[in-house]
Amino acid sequence: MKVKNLSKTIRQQQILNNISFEVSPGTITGIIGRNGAGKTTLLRTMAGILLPSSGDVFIGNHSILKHPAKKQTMIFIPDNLDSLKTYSTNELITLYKMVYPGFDMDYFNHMRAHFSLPDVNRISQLSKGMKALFVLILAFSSRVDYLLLDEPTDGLDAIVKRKVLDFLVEQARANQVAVMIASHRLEELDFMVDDVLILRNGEVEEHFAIGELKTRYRKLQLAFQSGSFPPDLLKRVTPVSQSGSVYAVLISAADSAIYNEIQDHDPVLFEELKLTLEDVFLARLGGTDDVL
Ligand SMILES: Nc1ncnc2c1ncn2[C@@H]1O[C@H](COP(=O)(O)OP(=O)(O)OP(=O)(O)O)[C@@H](O)[C@H]1O
Repeated sequence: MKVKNLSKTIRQQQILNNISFEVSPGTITGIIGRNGAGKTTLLRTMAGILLPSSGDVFIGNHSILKHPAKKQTMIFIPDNLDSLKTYSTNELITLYKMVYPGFDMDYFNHMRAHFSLPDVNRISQLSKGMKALFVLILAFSSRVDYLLLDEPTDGLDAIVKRKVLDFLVEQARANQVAVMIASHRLEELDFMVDDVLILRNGEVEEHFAIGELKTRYRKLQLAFQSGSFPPDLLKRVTPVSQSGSVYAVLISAADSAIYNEIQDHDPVLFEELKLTLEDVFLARLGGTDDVL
């Protein structure tokens, strides 16, 4: 799937601005950004629920604007499943079978039994966690190529959350489904995504493979005799946290000079820490004012 120069204006407000990126089969892309950055609007526009103001989404070489049938290759699952509550489970299954001709009923029954989902009459009788699993199973049963998920683990307990995420990762890989997940739960994305798209004010701030992270940044935990951070170094690091006189900062992995200069200041604590997606989020979107 190729998203090309996608922009969306709603009531004279530019929500998305010239967004372009690609996703490959079987990969999971995390879409992250601060509240209001445009994550949901991007997913809804990609899914063809909202019309773009300009730009387009291509499945292979086919524009979804010119070939609306291509929308059948994707499913968007919103963060709030309340809209399903009036359906009976059978109505929903019938609906999915109608919309997605490749719907695999055997797979659906197998997964429903595997997760011991109760055979209830109405969707509203399922708990939040069961509902989340139910719609994911429906989505994978539909044999679509793209799954667009908005905050899929909102409100789930830790055990159900793990079940949902493990299922998602396993099935995306096994069925070569490209998954895009908008989420604020960076610690969850950290272990499951292949790519990360950072949105800032409706624009792509960065798009990178998670494996590249370590080649870009290093995270250091530091404390100095003076108790404060040497001002001459401050401009060259990106602070991510401070607790008393202990600082965590990111440095560019390419900048070996700063690594040596920090050591020249004789820090009383100098430790390299594991870099997380949250660190990169804070570094790219937090601004230094938030920390130091
Ligand atoms: N229907 C709408 N009418 C007017 N403004 C809208 C509409 N939908 C979204 N917006 C605005 O677009 C911007 C992006 O909203 P969106 O929900 O896409 O962001 P988000 O990144 O998903 O946010 P969050 O993380 O809080 O869910 C916000 O400023 C929001 O107020």
